[in-house]
Amino acid sequence: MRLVPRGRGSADPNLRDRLYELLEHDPLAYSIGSRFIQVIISVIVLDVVAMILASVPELDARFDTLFSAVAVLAVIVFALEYLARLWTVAGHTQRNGSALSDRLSYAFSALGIIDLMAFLPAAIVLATGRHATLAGLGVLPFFKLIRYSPAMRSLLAAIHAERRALIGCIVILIGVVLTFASLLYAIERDVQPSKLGTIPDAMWWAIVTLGTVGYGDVVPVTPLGKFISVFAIISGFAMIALPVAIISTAFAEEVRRRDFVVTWGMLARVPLFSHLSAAEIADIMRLLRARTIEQGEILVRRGDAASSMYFITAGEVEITLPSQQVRLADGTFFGEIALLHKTKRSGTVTATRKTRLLVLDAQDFHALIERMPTLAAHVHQTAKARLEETGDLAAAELAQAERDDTDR
Ligand SMILES: Nc1ncnc2c1ncn2[C@@H]1O[C@@H]2COP(=O)(O)O[C@H]2[C@H]1O
Repeated sequence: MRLVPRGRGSADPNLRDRLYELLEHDPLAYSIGSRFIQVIISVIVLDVVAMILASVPELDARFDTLFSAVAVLAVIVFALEYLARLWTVAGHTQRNGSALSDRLSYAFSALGIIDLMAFLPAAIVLATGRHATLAGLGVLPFFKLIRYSPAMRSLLAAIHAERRALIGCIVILIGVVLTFASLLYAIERDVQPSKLGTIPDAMWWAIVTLGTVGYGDVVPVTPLGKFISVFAIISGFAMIALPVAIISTAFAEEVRRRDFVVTWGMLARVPLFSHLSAAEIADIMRLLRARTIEQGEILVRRGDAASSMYFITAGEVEITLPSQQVRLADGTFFGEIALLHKTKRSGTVTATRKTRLLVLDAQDFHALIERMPTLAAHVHQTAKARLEETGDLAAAELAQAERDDTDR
């Protein structure tokens, strides 16, 4: 089995500049590469874990120097990252904005504030020597993961998309809390003045009961109070179920949608597109669909009729040809031979692991290679080399010539 070298997995630098002509993205990720981003994620995790452990007095006493070293390292890394972002963001956030306005718009964006808060309070605490406060700040860097975690972004997007329904739930919840709190206050304020003597006290009981938590610090003692509590408990299930159902449905929908959205990041992983202009990339982007296939899934079978070609943005496939097996990794493409020569599939393509693909339908493929000669030449060249390698070139050319004759 032969392993075809990986395509340039990370973004091509020439393509990067053109991408940013049209896209607000993460310039830092493209400028310094995904390795650096992995380092930042590791430091976030290390810092959060160290700060959590530092809040345990016995551990803090034992590993004080280690925890302080992690805090200092995190402050340095996050501060450098912040400065690098301020530097690289110029020219990317606003199409016609000055470098200063781009930097200011990053600094005052939600992500900019999160990036700043990840190190500034910790730096001040370290500088003033109030070490004990450090542990309480451990949660701040965690929010930086929003930028790097697609799942977190999907969850925030789901909450944002359903904000009206969720606000509706909160309004209903407030109404129900007030109703039950007023009822229990009226029934038990004289029996338990210390626990239910005010409406706010009764609201605490209502929230704990409706939230299905039930601390048990305030419990009704009269038969009528208990009777009302039964309804509060049952209403609590509905109160919890409603927002949970709204968020989980929206979250599932968001994750499903992400799977079908073609992003610039995906295109940037395919070197074939690196010589294209921003306008051409935008053109192609409209034609591509994203698809994920699981390990072991067969996408294309030898001898089948062809309807699309594929670009691998992440993962790997194995092509089983009559004489050999070939593996293609991210950045490469397949399925072009049958489309170009109007033949059946020359091999069977199976995913060796979970693989993300961009799919280009046959009709769009033909329109595209007519419009983009450089892209066409590259695809032709690759197909020719592959056919030569498997010894199928002559047969493919003969079949095509026959078909061209019939078409004429
Ligand atoms: N020798 C090869 N090396 C790499 N890929 C190949 C080779 N032969 C065929 N393929 C790919 O496997 C695909 C199977 O479907 P197609 O014939 O449409 O297009 C084929 C090529 O994209």
